[in-house]
Amino acid sequence: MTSLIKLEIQKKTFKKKGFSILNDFELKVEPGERLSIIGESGVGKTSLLNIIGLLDTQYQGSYKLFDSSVKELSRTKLAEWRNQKIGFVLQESALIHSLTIEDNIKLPLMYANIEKDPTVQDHFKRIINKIGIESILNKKPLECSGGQRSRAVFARAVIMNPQIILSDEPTASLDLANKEKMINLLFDMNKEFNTTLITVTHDLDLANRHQRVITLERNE
Ligand SMILES: Nc1ncnc2c1ncn2[C@@H]1O[C@H](COP(=O)(O)OP(=O)(O)OP(=O)(O)O)[C@@H](O)[C@H]1O
Repeated sequence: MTSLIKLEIQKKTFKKKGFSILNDFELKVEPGERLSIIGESGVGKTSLLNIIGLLDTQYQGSYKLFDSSVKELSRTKLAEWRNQKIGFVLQESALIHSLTIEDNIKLPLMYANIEKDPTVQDHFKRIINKIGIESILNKKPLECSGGQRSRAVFARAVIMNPQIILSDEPTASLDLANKEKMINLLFDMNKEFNTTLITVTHDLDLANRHQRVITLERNE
């Protein structure tokens, strides 16, 4: 079977910084896997998510995603895949404050120009219902609670039914009840659609609920 993700990084360096991260780092991920990434602060977890999520292509090494070599993809293709195949669950602050929750969630549909498609409308209703945020659709993010905003970020991440969900500290700002809701939503997507989950976290309890845990080590 071909891996969904096949990453072989020699190193990632930043301009003006005298060090590199992700030295000789290799990762293979299969479709439907639940993987978590842990490691001390500054080791490169978010940088790795940015590479996997096609936000960063500036590193030494190769990356095959869906059997295509990422470095050979055009900028348009990269943007299309980021929008359609990958869902990013970032901190709640990733919402646009001037838009309603509904418009925030529908942004990926608008980028793909499919927001009027009837099947898409059905999917939108289903996701909203599953996540339980019907009552806040007309509100602006700052009129919502932190837990509601997190669920809206999640809804936006899954509205395109992505094959991969990348989460960066998805439960960091949530209380216990909302944390459980968020974890259930993530794992439900995995169960129902075989969505691959890659979760960066400092929370060992959350990490250990994944099938596989990778610890990033600091390179000397
Ligand atoms: N755009 C950038 N320019 C320069 N250095 C950067 C940039 N992004 C990250 N770094 C550096 O790369 C290293 C890894 O950062 P990264 O955010 O990936 O770590 P992390 O493991 O996610 O940390 P944390 O757990 O604190 O979020 C850090 O030393 C950071 O300062």
